[in-house]
Amino acid sequence: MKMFKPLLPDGVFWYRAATPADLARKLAEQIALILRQRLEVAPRASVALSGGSTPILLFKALTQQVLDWQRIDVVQVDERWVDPSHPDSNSAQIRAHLLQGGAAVARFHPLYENVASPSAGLGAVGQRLESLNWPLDVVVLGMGNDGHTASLFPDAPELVTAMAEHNGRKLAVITPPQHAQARITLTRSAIAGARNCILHIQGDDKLATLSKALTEPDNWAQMPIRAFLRSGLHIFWSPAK
Ligand SMILES: O=C1O[C@H](COP(=O)(O)O)[C@@H](O)[C@H](O)[C@H]1O
Repeated sequence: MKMFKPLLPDGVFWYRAATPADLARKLAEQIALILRQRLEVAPRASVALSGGSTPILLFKALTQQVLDWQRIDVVQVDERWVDPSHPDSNSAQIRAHLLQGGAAVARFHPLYENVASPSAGLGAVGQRLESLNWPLDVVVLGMGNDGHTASLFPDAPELVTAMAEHNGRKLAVITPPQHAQARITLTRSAIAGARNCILHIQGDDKLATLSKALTEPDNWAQMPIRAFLRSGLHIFWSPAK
C-alpha cells in the first residue's frame, strides 16, 4: 500500500490515517473543534458538506460529536437535481447519516427544491442560503478522479462563470455533459471564502489525481480542484480500506 505524502504548496496541511474509519473520526473531531470554537464567539456556526461515497463515514462520525447542534447550520457543497428519494441524492445522505440523534436538531439548508430543474430552483435555494452568516465556517470538499470538486466539472459549459474569483454569487447551476443529472453547486468564491477549507479523499487513485493536479496549479479549467490547492487548505487522506 502506498502512503507517500505529495509535495504540497506552502501552507497546505496534510493528515493521513490508516483506514477510512480512522480518517472520518479524525476529521469529525477537527470539524467539531472548529465549530465549537466558532460558537464561543458567534451565535451560530456553519459547515458545508460534499456528496458522493467518501463522506458517509464522516457523517456517521460527526453525528457522534458533542456539539450544540441547535446552533449549527448544515449546508451542502453541491447537489444532483434528483428527488430526495433517489439513491443519488446528496441531501438524502446527509439526512440519513448525519441528521440523526443529537444532530437531528441542526438547521439543514438543502440545495434542492421540488421543481423541474436547478435553474427553476436556484432563486429559492439562494434565498434560503441568504439567512446564513457568511462566510461559511467550514467547507469539506471531495474530489473526483477527473479533477472535479463540488460540482465544478472540467467540461461543464457553466464552469468559467462558476469559477470566477470575484463572482458575488454563491451558487451556480452546472450541466456536466458526461453526467445525466444537472447539478447545483457552491461557486469557487463561496468555497474559497470559507474560514476553513478541507479536502477529504481516500485511496491511491485519489492520491494520484491529487499529485497530477499539483503539477499545473493554475490550470483549473482542466482540473477545477486546482483552484483550492492553496495555502490554508487541510487535506485528509487515507487508503481506501
Ligand atoms: O459527484 C460528486 O463527486 C465528488 C466525489 O465523490 P466520491 O464518490 O468520489 O467521494 C463529491 O465530492 C461531490 O460532492 C459529488 O457530488
